Amino acid sequence: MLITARIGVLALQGDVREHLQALTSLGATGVPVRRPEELDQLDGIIIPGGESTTIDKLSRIFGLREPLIAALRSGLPAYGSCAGMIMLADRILDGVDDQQTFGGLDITVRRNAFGRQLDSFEADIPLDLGDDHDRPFHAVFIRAPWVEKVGSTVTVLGRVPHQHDTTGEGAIVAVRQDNLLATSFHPEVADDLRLHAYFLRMCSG
Ligand SMILES: NC(=O)CC[C@H](N)C(=O)O
Repeated sequence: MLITARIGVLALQGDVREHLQALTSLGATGVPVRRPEELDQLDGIIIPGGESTTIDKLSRIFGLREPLIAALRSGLPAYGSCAGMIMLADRILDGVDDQQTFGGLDITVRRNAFGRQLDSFEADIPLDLGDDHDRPFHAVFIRAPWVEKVGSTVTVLGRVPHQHDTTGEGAIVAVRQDNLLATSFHPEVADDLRLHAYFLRMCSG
């Protein structure tokens, strides 16, 4: 019998449906998660883009915050895109006053980092996903955060050139640390499943 991965998509707010579709296209079972019980029996979870302040508030109202943090700490693979990246970060810059994250990723993210002029933009960037290195990834950024600092156990998978980037190497927009993966951009709106496929490999490994 073929057993396919069961991957939750945190379905409090944001682009849930697009992630479910990407998972289905890859042969995985996508499960919308709104209640703590729905965290059981998952092989991984995606935290979608949307609005991190809203996802933060709703996760507390729905009683998901603490069980989800516990699941992440116990090693459940998780992938956060955009607002999802913010939710996985240990530290936020330019957050609203009482904004909290789930944390786990030893990174500092800056919300809305690309500024007004570049509210939304697209760029073809190299991504180090361990396969098909030569083909750039078409990355769609929508009021995206960037990663301003990474801890020593975080691997940088991708960067995008930006005028205000102080590292000179490009702003960090894709990272991995053990069971946690995060991107500033939205692969679920691009016609490229390589990031979801990479995450599925993390979930089966
Ligand atoms: N597309 C997105 O997920 C935007 C993220 C949003 N700017 C936030 O702070 O949560």
